[in-house]
Amino acid sequence: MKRLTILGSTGSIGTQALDVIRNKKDEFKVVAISANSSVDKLIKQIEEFQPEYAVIMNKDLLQTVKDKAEKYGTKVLTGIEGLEYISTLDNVDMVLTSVVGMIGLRPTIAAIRAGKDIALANKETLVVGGRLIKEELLKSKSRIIPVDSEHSALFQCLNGENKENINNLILTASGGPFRGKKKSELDDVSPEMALKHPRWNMGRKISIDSATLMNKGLEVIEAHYLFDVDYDNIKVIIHPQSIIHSMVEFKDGSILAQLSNTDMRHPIQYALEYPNRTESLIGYLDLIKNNTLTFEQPDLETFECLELAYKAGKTGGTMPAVCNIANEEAVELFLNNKIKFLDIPKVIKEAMNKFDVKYDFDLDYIFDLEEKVREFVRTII
Ligand SMILES: NC(=O)C1=CN([C@@H]2O[C@H](COP(=O)(O)OP(=O)(O)OC[C@H]3O[C@@H](n4cnc5c(N)ncnc54)[C@H](OP(=O)(O)O)[C@@H]3O)[C@@H](O)[C@H]2O)C=CC1
Ligand SMILES: CC(=O)[C@@H](O)[C@H](O)COP(=O)(O)O
Ligand SMILES: [Mn+2]
Repeated sequence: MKRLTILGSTGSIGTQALDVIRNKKDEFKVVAISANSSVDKLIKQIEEFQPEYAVIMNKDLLQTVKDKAEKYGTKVLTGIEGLEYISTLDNVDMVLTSVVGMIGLRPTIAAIRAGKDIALANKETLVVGGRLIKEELLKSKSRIIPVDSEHSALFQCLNGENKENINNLILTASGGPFRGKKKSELDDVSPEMALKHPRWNMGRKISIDSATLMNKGLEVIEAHYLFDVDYDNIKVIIHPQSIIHSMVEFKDGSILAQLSNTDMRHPIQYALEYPNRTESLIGYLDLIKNNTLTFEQPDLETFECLELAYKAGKTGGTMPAVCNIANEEAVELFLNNKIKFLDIPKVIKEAMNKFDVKYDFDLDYIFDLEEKVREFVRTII
């Protein structure tokens, strides 16, 4: 029986993880869950899974959740301290990090310090704190098992392989809702249009990231930290069908790929059960029905965010953090109709030009930087 904390249990990844667990009750026990402000969803999850702890980030909703949770014996906490607490519980084996944004950084580091295995969906955390997280991992028995579909694919393709034999990691990208469009056609696209992902049903922030290709940029940086591969050997290829979730090209010319139905419950199940594999919940891939797999070069001129993320990654130090923080802020502004779609890369570029890179930094420096970059972005718009 694996005992789990799920950070962000009310989101797209969190609810799909609970769906996996619901179907595999003899394998998993949910010890703790968390939400930002989705109080009704959180209360339903408390009723169904009766966890020992629940965290509601929004302090104004604490009493409402407490009132409902009492009869199940669930203790209710709030704030970042609450997230850190449930990530370090003695009786938890694995923490699924499925909050959105760099808010996941503190609890992820706390979980690693407490020796918990991490099922990592929350890519922003690794982008912002990759170097710090790797230092913590060296001192801990914890392992990171990727949940992001591309990194789960790479992890599976690299199983048992010698990393020295890697030629290239090849990340696949759907191309998002605006694949094939030019800049002149993207001037006036609305958040609703950008949220319509062609293949995946995901949270709002990652859906916008997919539309700008920043999602793939963040994933390039995520892959660099997870697999220790140079940026020059991490390639992105557009694969509109999203059936091949990523590939590894080895020095001898072999390419290994991981294919499965386009459903996040597959990589979630893989990470939660790792190193086991049990029966699929989502059915088996029909290769005859999916017999057309195509590939294209990404259009870097139209989708500038991908190049910006490569630049941030190659610069290293605090630059990936600046890139991610500016992106988080810009996406929020776009979703609130405060800036246009094509302003997103402009804002990120300005932030990356403004903030000097620092190579020797700690967690406090990152949070100070977070405030400064967010403030900068708000003032330039
Ligand atoms: N969705 C997907 O298919 C994939 C997602 N990912 C990554 O997984 C992560 C989660 O994505 P997704 O599930 O789509 O996101 P969602 O927006 O659907 O869910 C986010 C979760 O985090 C909670 N949350 C939001 N803001 C805060 C905050 N400030 N403090 C604490 N908790 C917060 C939300 O609570 P509430 O419900 O109350 O708002 C919710 O539980 C992201 O990093 C994303 O990039 C990676 C691969 C695929
Ligand atoms: C499901 C998943 O892992 C997402 O990160 C997905 O890859 C997004 O699609 P894009 O390939 O369009 O970014
Ligand atoms: Mn992905």
